[in-house]
Amino acid sequence: MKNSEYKGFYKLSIEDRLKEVVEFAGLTKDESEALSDPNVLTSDMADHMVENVIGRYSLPMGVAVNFLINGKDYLIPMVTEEPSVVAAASNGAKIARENGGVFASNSGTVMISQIQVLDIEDANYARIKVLENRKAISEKCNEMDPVLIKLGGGVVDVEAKVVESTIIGDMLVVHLKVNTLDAMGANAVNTMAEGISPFIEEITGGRVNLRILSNLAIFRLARARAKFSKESLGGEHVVDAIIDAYAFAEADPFRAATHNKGIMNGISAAVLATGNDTRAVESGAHAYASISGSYKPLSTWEKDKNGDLVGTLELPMAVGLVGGATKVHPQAKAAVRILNVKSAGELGQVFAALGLIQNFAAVRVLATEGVQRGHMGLHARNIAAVAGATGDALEAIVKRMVSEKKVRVEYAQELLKEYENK
Ligand SMILES: CC(C)(COP(=O)([O-])OP(=O)([O-])OC[C@H]1O[C@@H](n2cnc3c(N)ncnc32)[C@H](O)[C@@H]1OP(=O)([O-])[O-])[C@@H](O)C(=O)NCCC(=O)NCCSC(=O)C[C@@](C)(O)CC(=O)[O-]
Ligand SMILES: NC(=O)C1=CN([C@@H]2O[C@H](COP(=O)(O)OP(=O)(O)OC[C@H]3O[C@@H](n4cnc5c(N)ncnc54)[C@H](O)[C@@H]3O)[C@@H](O)[C@H]2O)C=CC1
Repeated sequence: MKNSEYKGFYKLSIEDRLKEVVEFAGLTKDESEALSDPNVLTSDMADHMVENVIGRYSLPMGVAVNFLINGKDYLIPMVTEEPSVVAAASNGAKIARENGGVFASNSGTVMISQIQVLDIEDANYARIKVLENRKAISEKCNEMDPVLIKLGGGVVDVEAKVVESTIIGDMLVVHLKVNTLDAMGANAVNTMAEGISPFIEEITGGRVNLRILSNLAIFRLARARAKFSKESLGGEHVVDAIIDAYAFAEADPFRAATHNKGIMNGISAAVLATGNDTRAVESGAHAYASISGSYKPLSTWEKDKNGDLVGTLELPMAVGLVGGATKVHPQAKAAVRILNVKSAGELGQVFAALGLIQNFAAVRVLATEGVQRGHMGLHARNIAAVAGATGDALEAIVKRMVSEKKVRVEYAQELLKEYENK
């Protein structure tokens, strides 16, 4: 049985950490080499991925340890520029683990593609005609993606709505609801929306303008929940402090934005590590946070009848295991292998679990000692490196800056001079 629980993983050398991950995930030599070689994405590959390529850009890949999700152990690869995010996730997962870990689920893998129809006088009448042709529209769309259909996906429904009184008047909007299975699905549903548009024009007598997926993927929600005993948090006062913090986010969009940023610290890093589209997930998350009409936290925090803390997270999760960069980028492929997920749904569940834990870790610290000790302690390494310190000098300078609570580049430079003149 694999176990993702580690004590002092961070104290190992980079090589030894990689060795542990290779063993945990049963990676091949090629996969292991891909993870440690920043040049594994060749210029040629890069040139095929995006346009006007002039080089390749590296970021650190860390791995969050200790995750137990639905009773299964996971190591979660995370690509981020921000110190303390991976440490916080590992720390939060360690505490969650003592309480049975995280439980995650998802609502399906259905994406929405929108077709905007203009120049219709009788939009309500046209809407009913579209719905009348639901079967024909579905069949024609499905013919456009035989691979998806063969695998069991395709159009599951067609909806239509009249969007009234826009700045150009009423418009008809058709929604194709497509099960894209293990694909994120943007290309798949956009192809359908473009292909079906002449038929929509024929039915409605209108003029189709936009044909594009919606990132507000409400039929592709990922959900997570976890319980933390008051003892594991250091007492009921900590539970209360976390709930007080949540109440602040619930009531104030300025705080909710930062609360949700903390959730996305984890999710975006793991989405990026797997070669998925970070903007698709982020736009979905923030739109979902605003779905009630005002911007809200994506998670909830409550106290149960025993005085323990219970948390939930729910957000759209348009991520895939095929398509986009997921099957092209060698490190993204290795990251998916580390996760050992069998479906896009499971991948989304892991991301939701990570988001919940990331939020928990940040808010727990914010509501108790404050974020600066942990975060700035790790950020100090960055600052010392920017000042030009390496090796023993870096370690000594980090220690001084943290103990004196003066984590600044000019102070690191001063300490470096002092160290060199010793
Ligand atoms: C930073 C910690 C974890 C220290 O926390 P600590 O209590 O000093 O850590 P510890 O030494 O007791 O270690 C506990 C566990 O944390 C992990 N851990 C501990 N240190 C490391 C490390 N160097 N590298 C990797 N993992 C580390 C590791 O799993 C370790 O277990 P062990 O292996 O010892 O059994 C804690 O202070 C923390 O969780 N802080 C939260 C930091 C955070 O959220 N950072 C995100 C950036 S700030 C932000 O953008 C978001 C925010 C905060 O604004 C969101 C919001 O407002 O809601
Ligand atoms: N607004 C947005 O978020 C937009 C995003 N994109 C980009 O679209 C890309 C993702 O599009 P996709 O349609 O996912 O990629 P894709 O078109 O490369 O792959 C999807 C296709 O793979 C095939 N397939 C094979 N095995 C499958 C399986 N097990 N499950 C499902 N399909 C399978 C199907 O034919 C399916 O249509 C990303 O790069 C994203 O950045 C593009 C336009 C807009």
